[in-house]
Amino acid sequence: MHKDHIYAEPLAHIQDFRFDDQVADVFPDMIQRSVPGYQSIIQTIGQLASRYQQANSHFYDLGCSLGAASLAMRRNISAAGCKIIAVDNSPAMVQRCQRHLEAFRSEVPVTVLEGDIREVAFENAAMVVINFTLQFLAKQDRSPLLKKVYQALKPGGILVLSEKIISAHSRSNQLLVDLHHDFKRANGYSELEISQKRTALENVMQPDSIAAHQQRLEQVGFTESTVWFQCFNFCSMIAFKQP
Ligand SMILES: C[S@@+](CC[C@H](N)C(=O)[O-])C[C@H]1O[C@@H](n2cnc3c(N)ncnc32)[C@H](O)[C@@H]1O
Ligand SMILES: O=C(O)C(=O)C[C@]1(C(=O)O)C=C[C@@H](O)C=C1
Repeated sequence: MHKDHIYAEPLAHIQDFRFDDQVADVFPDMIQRSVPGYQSIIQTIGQLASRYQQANSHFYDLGCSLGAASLAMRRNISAAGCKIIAVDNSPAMVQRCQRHLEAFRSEVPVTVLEGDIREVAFENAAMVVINFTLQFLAKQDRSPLLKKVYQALKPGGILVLSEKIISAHSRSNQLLVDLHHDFKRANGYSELEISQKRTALENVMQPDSIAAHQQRLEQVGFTESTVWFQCFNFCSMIAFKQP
C-alpha cells in the first residue's frame, strides 16, 4: 500500500484538495490514518447489506472512491437479481475502482460509473451508501440529492450516511477537533501534514452538525434516522424508509 506523504514537505502554495491521481494512489492509507473508525464503518456497511438486502434491487455507493463500500456490500449480498452501482466523478478514482473490483470474483454485478451524483438517476434501491461524500457537495445541493435518494429507495430500504461533523458548541467542537488531530499524530502524521491538509480542505469540505443532518433527512422524507457510530468529529447515520 502506498503511503500518504502528500503534505509532508512545506508547500509554497496549498491548492484546494482534489481527488486526483496523487490522492487516489495513496487513498487507502490516507483514509485509514485520517478517519477514526473507517474500517469498522466499512465492515458494518457489509453487515447492513446482508440485513437489508431485497431480491431484484439496486445497491448504490455514491462517491465510491476505490470501492471499499461496494466490496463490503458485494461480499454480503446473497439475494437474487441484485446489482451494485458505484458512482464517482473523479476519473482517477473510477479507473482504480474498476480494477480493484475486478481483482475479486463475485456473482453480484457491479457497474462503476464516472459521473456526478447530483446528475445520475437512481431507482429500485434497497440500500444507498454515501460514505464521507455529502460533505464535499455545496450545501444547497445536499437536500436535492437526499430527496432523490429517498424517492429511489424501496419500502424498507436504508441510507447509510457517514460524515465529518461540527459541533454547535465551540468548546466541544474544539475538543473533538483536537482529539482527531491526536489520532492523526498517533498514526504518524506530522504537525505540518495536519495543518497543510486542513488548509487544503478548508474551501472544499463543509461539514454540518448532526442536528442539521437529522433535520435535512427528515425534510426529504426520512421519518426515522439514527446515529449508529461516532468517534470524535466523524459519524455515521442510518435513515430508514418505512416498510
Ligand atoms: C472521502 S471520498 C469517499 C470515500 C469512499 N466512499 C470510501 O468509503 O472509501 C469522497 C469521494 O467523493 C467523490 N465525489 C465528490 N463529489 C462528488 C460528486 N459530486 N459526484 C460524484 N463523486 C463525488 C470524490 O471524487 C471522492 O472519491
Ligand atoms: O483528513 C481529514 O481531516 C479528513 O477530513 C478526512 C477526509 C474525509 O473526511 O473525507 C478528507 C479527505 C480524504 O479524502 C479522506 C478523509
